[in-house]
Amino acid sequence: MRTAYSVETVRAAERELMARLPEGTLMRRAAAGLAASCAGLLRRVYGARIVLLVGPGDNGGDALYAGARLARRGAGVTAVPMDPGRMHPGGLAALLGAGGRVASAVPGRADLVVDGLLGIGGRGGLRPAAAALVERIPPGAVVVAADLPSGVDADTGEVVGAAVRADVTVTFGAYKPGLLIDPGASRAGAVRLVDIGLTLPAPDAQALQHADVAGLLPEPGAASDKYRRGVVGIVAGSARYPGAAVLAVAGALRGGAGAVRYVGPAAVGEAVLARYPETLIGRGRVQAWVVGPGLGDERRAQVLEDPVPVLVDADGLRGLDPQALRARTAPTLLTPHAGEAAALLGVGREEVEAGRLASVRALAQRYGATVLLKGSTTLVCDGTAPVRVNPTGTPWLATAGSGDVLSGLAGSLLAAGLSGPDAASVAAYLHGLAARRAASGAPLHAHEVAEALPAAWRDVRTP
Ligand SMILES: NC(=O)C1=CN([C@@H]2O[C@H](COP(=O)(O)OP(=O)(O)OC[C@H]3O[C@@H](n4cnc5c(N)ncnc54)[C@H](OP(=O)(O)O)[C@@H]3O)[C@@H](O)[C@H]2O)[C@@H](O)CC1
Ligand SMILES: Nc1ncnc2c1ncn2[C@@H]1O[C@H](COP(=O)(O)OP(=O)(O)O)[C@@H](O)[C@H]1O
Ligand SMILES: [K+]
Repeated sequence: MRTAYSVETVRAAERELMARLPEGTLMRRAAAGLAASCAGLLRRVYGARIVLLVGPGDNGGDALYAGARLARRGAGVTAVPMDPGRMHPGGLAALLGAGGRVASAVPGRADLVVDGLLGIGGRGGLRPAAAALVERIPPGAVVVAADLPSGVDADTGEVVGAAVRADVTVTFGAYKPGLLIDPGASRAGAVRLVDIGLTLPAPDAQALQHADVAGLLPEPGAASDKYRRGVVGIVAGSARYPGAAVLAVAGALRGGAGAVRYVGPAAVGEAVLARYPETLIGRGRVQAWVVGPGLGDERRAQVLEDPVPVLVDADGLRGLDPQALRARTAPTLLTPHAGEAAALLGVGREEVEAGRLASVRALAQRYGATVLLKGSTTLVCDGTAPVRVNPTGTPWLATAGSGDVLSGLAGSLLAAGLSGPDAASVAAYLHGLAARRAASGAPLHAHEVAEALPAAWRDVRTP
């Protein structure tokens, strides 16, 4: 499990540790890790041209101490301050003592640039002096962010205006949520964690890894039969969108339930059967429902009255009543994309996209449900446990019908007995992995995602 911690939590852990250690120890550890990463990214440290963008706080201090280490190994290191009057004094002395220099403008050429402008003390969009330095980063230089890319909000991943686009981020003590959630995540590049010895409490966000997912996958045992494995009911499709039903069934058949039942217009049922003859047709007992893909409007309410887990997607999300959902005795899982989330919250779509974490939390709170917010970073929140950030996926998934596959898959996992948050995060993980496999750099169709799910499942189970 990759875990991430808010600024407040990191600061508290740092205070606690700093009180027990000689002054400067943590910064030395951070700088040593940063310098080692930079050295590893250069073909040769000796003679390399390194530029440090130095902010006024301790993030600048990290960069200066790391620069001093690299200068001692023969690199040509130039520090460019955001505010010449405010540079970490100890770090500056170390750099100058090691033969580094300070310049007022960013050199036109560099092999590597260290972004030490802002770390967890950054607030709001970059101020003009910082943004001006970021604009001057020489093309072709490897960009290494200290702790996080400047301009990214550490707690949320939000970016207002300019932000550094790093190739590598060397983060200290703990991952911050903003390194895992877009748009911040896409600015961070590859993230490396330097252990500085912090003791941390429960995380604010977490990202499942293969081993976590493998531990959650439902597996049949000797005593299993198709009913014990769970039946998932799919209420989806309409004359206008028959394909949504086929795709949801395609996802559900690969999610571990023992049987998939389709409920909907007869003509759509025939289309489902033509593709998947193993589907049961018509109402009957189920262990979980999926309602919404390509549905039109009517039949949602009856499903929500059934005391089994219900996943609501797409058309099913229109006009949902928070009170009715809160009154349900079984789990509810909502799977909106940004547009649907915006409608559920009564805000603009851009607001959801710019503030994904706040949006998913607000939805879970308001509707008393587990919420899977789809998009460039898929988030899962049940209002209490840490928010789950899906680490798999590809922008090729932005193709019609891929969400239908996801809802069928997640519903199948619910029917197989997983909790709302587990079903949602395992489904997102497998779906993203399947899409990467199926796309491998070329356009992707939704049915190909469904077809790649068994391979993704096997990948996850392979140690
Ligand atoms: N604590 C520890 O144990 C360890 C901490 N470590 C390191 O310290 C970092 C945190 O350092 P920090 O607290 O000094 O904050 P930091 O990120 O340098 O920024 C604050 C400065 O930025 C300025 N500023 C703010 N927003 C701005 C904006 N939008 N645009 C422009 N400027 C802006 C703000 O200015 P002011 O508001 O004061 O005018 C203030 O001067 C942390 O990320 C890690 O790298 C490691 O060494 C490990 C041990
Ligand atoms: N930019 C992106 N990067 C990664 N995944 C994306 C991106 N855009 C969309 N997706 C994923 O693609 C799927 C689209 O689902 P959805 O919007 O419901 O489409 P549809 O309704 O056509 O099925 C979701 O799993 C979503 O997370
Ligand atoms: K930084």
